[in-house]
Amino acid sequence: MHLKDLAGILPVEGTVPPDLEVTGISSDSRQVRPGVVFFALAGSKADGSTYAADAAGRGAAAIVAARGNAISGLSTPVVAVDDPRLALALSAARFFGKQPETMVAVTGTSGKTSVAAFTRQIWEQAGFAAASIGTTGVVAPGRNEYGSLTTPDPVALHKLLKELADAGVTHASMEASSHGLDQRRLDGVKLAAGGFTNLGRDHMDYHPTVEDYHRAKLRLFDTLLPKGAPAIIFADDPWSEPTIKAARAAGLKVLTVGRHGDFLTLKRVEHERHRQRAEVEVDGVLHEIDLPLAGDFQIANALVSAGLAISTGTSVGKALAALEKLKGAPGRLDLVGTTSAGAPVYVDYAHKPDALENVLTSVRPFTTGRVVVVFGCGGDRDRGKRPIMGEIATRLADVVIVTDDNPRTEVPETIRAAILAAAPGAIEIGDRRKAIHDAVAMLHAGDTLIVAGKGHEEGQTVGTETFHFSDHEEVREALQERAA
Ligand SMILES: CC(=O)N[C@H]1[C@@H](OP(=O)(O)OP(=O)(O)OC[C@H]2O[C@@H](n3ccc(=O)[nH]c3=O)[C@H](O)[C@@H]2O)O[C@H](CO)[C@@H](O)[C@@H]1O[C@H](C)C(=O)N[C@@H](C)C(=O)N[C@H](CCC(=O)O)C(=O)O
Ligand SMILES: Nc1ncnc2c1ncn2[C@@H]1O[C@H](COP(=O)(O)OP(=O)(O)OP(=O)(O)O)[C@@H](O)[C@H]1O
Ligand SMILES: N[C@H](CCC[C@H](N)C(=O)O)C(=O)O
Ligand SMILES: [Mg+2]
Repeated sequence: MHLKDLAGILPVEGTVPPDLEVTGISSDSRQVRPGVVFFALAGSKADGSTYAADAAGRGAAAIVAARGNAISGLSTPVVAVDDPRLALALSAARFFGKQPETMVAVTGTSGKTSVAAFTRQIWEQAGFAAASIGTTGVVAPGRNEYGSLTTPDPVALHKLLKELADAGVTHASMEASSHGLDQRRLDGVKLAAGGFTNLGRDHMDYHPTVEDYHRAKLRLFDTLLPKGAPAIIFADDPWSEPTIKAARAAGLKVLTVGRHGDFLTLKRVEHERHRQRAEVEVDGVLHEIDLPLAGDFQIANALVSAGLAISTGTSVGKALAALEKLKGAPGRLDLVGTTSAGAPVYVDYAHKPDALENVLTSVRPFTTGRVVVVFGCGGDRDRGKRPIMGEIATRLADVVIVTDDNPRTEVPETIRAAILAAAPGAIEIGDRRKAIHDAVAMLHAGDTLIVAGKGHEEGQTVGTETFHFSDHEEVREALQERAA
């Protein structure tokens, strides 16, 4: 590719030779090789323009930086743009040049990973080669890889989308995190539809207010989706209304789902412990759906997923039939086993207040004994959520065990103390392994144990080191010990 092929994205006239050969693009100077265009981004820790000389020294073809940047004295051409992150996303899309034909993105505080996984499964059942991209990684035909970010950065994302398209994937669902939306990571993706699940407290270390957080989420609807594209919005959340309003104002085709939904209307639900039977009305016709998943919230996720699939061409019959075969995303109210007395043990990814509230509420109707919860809060993340989660656990569980969950560079005792301050009577066991083993050991018939916060994760980050740790493995081991 030549620099001129990025015309319309980068102002390449004048100072920059348009026939300059471009071999790649990067926002990390350490990855720059000869011919790579380096995008200098202002980040949360560093300002990329301070690495312009480093990139130039490694043979960068050109440097793209914010207008008014302080880069000077380099022989490498500097291209000034208004929004370097947007320029990076659009350039990455142009450079890699290919993506699955039908792509959808879902946003919301909770349920994104589940919706992305369910939408992929519906498409698979309908006979499409489909992929999902998000917190738990990339799943596609012949591919199942662990991921690190919920929404990958634009260069990694478009490289991946090209690989998927080259491998014959025609349909892909992806998670749109608020960081991803705010940082323009998805701006180069051609989206066919978007979904919204709910909004609660999250990432208050990054977004100054919940309104700012909501505004970041709204970018999916008011900026990224083309006019007329379907927006599938869960209708029963306190933030549904402003989201619907914004999507309508942006000229999208708003399709709501849920009890208050008019596209897929939830008429009735009967919960069982590990499954639920729902009645959903579509176009005046009632459909009975036997959803093989625990947790009230999974109905919401299933409806948003069905809405995304139907609005992008899957038939109503095929989409609803596929719901009966859904498998939960790994670590989302995931039944790992039961004690010999029949007490179930679930691993769940609830690491924010609303999610914890939902998961504890979901298991209560099937618990004749006690609800026991083991959880902690991550270090170097939103501190405000700690007492909130302590209060929720104390209100909704009978036994609360406060433990560590990725303390990172914070002092673990301090994190636990902040939770315990709002959790009178809670038991403190810092060592997560011991906390899980003790919790399993105390279960009687009729009890339910929820190990929350890590879900699919396979590590515990203490300081800057990550040790192998899996809630699934610990629960299995503890159940075996008890059975022995
Ligand atoms: C706070 C945040 O979102 N940071 C992300 C962001 O980094 P940043 O732009 O702030 O980077 P920075 O460290 O300040 O550096 C600025 C620039 O200098 C460059 N640099 C730096 C050093 C050097 O030697 N040379 C160089 O060029 C960096 O590559 C960067 O472009 O952009 C990077 C590239 O896309 C991301 O990897 C990085 O994610 C960090 C690792 C992270 O932890 N992000 C989390 C909070 C996140 O994004 N989470 C969301 C939501 C999770 C969920 O709720 O599901 C997600 O989508 O995963
Ligand atoms: N629709 C929902 N409403 C409320 N809580 C939910 C919903 N879906 C999932 N949860 C809870 O949130 C947890 C995370 O679910 P999921 O991974 O699907 O969401 P996410 O939006 O991808 O979260 P993250 O941003 O952490 O990756 C689940 O383990 C469950 O406790
Ligand atoms: N994407 C989230 C995941 C948090 C999971 C929890 N286990 C924690 O470490 O706080 C984050 O990095 O903030
Ligand atoms: Mg996720």
